[in-house]
Amino acid sequence: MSRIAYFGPRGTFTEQAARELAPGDDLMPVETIWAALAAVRKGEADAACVPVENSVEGPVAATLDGLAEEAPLVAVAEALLPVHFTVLARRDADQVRTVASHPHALAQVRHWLERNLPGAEHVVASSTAAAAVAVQRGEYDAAVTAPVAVEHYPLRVLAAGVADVPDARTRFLLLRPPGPLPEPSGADRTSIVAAAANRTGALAELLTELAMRGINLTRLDARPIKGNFGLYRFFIDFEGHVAEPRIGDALAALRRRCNNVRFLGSHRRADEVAPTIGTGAGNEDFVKAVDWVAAVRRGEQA
Ligand SMILES: O=C(O)C(=O)C[C@]1(C(=O)O)C=C[C@@H](O)C=C1
Repeated sequence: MSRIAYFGPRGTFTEQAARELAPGDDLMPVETIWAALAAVRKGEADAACVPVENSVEGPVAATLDGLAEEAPLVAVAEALLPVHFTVLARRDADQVRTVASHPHALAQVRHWLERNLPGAEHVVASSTAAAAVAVQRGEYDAAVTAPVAVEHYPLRVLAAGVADVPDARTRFLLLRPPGPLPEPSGADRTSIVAAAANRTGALAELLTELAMRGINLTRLDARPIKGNFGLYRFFIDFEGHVAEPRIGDALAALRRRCNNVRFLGSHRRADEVAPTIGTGAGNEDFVKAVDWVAAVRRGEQA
């Protein structure tokens, strides 16, 4: 049985994702995303489960920064959870004056709160479950939580299935130290982080390497490189698996273009969307082209 550190405390959306990604494993809640990644780096856990992006609020900065810095970790699986919130209140609160949650959660229920709890003060907590813990301690009146939180915290359910954007989703990663990669499934995602040079066209050149090979991007985020004002790292997710010739060829080109590129994993997509591959951009096209060059070099073909 593996030990999985996840962004807790108990009752977060990340716990729901960890249950899905590592059923039957030993789940270990930790207080921050950094702590989950550190637990794996220190060998206290075999893997970490953390959120990486939300369809309403965008990237989870702590995860992106945590993957670019310190010892490398590689994503081996992902989960995509619909994000519908449960609002929990103190059993003895006759009126809700304060409502706490993770900033991503508050942003996703802003309209619901305005309509249903007008005048309540919004308070930021480190996670949705940390907000439930604070409500239980009597620090706030209500918390916007994941549905799983009701299993852990005996609070009053004010509302369930709350979401301003009905199809909001968050994507979570299961991260391990570098090791054997998952097999390609035919519907995979590869992630890298690269620091492009600070000159005209540097980012366009990186993206062109992917575009020329017919590789579709699924995400592009920039994060500042701390201590270097105006310099950025680019997090690039694209369709395909590093084991495929077309993706290997693209990664080699990115490695040539920038010294500072880190591989963040190739794994099956949770939505199982297969890549669209244009004419001349399939794996067999890449293999045949390499074979042809080899034959030319041997003097067997012209
Ligand atoms: O606080 C939690 O429950 C989390 O798992 C974090 C998190 C996030 O980082 O976006 C996950 C899903 C929701 O979008 C709200 C919060």
